[in-house]
Amino acid sequence: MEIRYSTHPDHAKTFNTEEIRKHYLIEELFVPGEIKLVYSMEDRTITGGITPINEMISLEGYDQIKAAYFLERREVGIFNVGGSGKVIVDGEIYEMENKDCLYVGLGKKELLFSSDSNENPAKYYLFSAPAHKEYPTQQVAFKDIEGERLGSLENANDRVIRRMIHNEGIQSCQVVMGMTQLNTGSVWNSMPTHTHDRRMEVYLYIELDENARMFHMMGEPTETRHIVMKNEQAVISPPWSIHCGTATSNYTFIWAMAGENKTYNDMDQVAMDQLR
Ligand SMILES: O=C(O)C(=O)C[C@H](O)C(=O)CO
Ligand SMILES: [Zn+2]
Repeated sequence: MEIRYSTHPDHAKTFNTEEIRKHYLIEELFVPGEIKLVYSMEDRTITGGITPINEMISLEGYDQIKAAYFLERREVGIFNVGGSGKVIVDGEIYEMENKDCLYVGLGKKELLFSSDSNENPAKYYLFSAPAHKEYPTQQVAFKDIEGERLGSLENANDRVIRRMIHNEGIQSCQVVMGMTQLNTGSVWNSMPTHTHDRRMEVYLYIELDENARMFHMMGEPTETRHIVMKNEQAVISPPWSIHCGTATSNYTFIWAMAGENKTYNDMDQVAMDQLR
């Protein structure tokens, strides 16, 4: 498990391109047959990818979290961004189609991940945070969430947001997760932009063409920087940072938050004339 430390906004202002990428960008999450995990000191979250090939992969405890099993003191939200597969939670089988979401709470001991085919393997995206209470394991199929239309084609941000793990959906201690899909011709996400000092956030960009690139914006509103990203890469946003972006084609992204509270709408909007 890779460790990323928290960064102070004054320090972040001094980062060159390589440094900003090293601290915030998660370049590779889905490696066939492997588990990739990144522990961030921002709200002690773990962002990861599991891509089972040939055999099941078991998610276990790690020395870095001094846990006998992964969910000993944590909860996890899981999205499948690949082909169909199965997640087995303490013997209970959950069929996971593309974009389906599963929440597994504190205390579950055995977590097994499999793909239905090696040609089109499942790709499980994980986001985990410390938990103080056990909430039931719950699954939601992508097709069963209607979504809410945001933005407009005129502003190149016509998109549909689906909230899966949140106050009015799957219950959790800290984790809030959902998926936003940009419609054809729209490229801007999360604009006007915002911060939420109470929660960190991670964006995983998916369904971006191979040769397309995402220009993800971050930093304090008056000190913005960008990171150029490819498909299936994730980016850590510290609580003080804006997080929004534009790409050279449309795409989908999974947003995941953890921190002080789970109130989705309590974000602090940034006025356009504040941005620098
Ligand atoms: O399209 C959007 O706007 C988003 O999906 C915004 C994220 O959900 C977010 O940043 C929540 O804080
Ligand atoms: Zn946000």
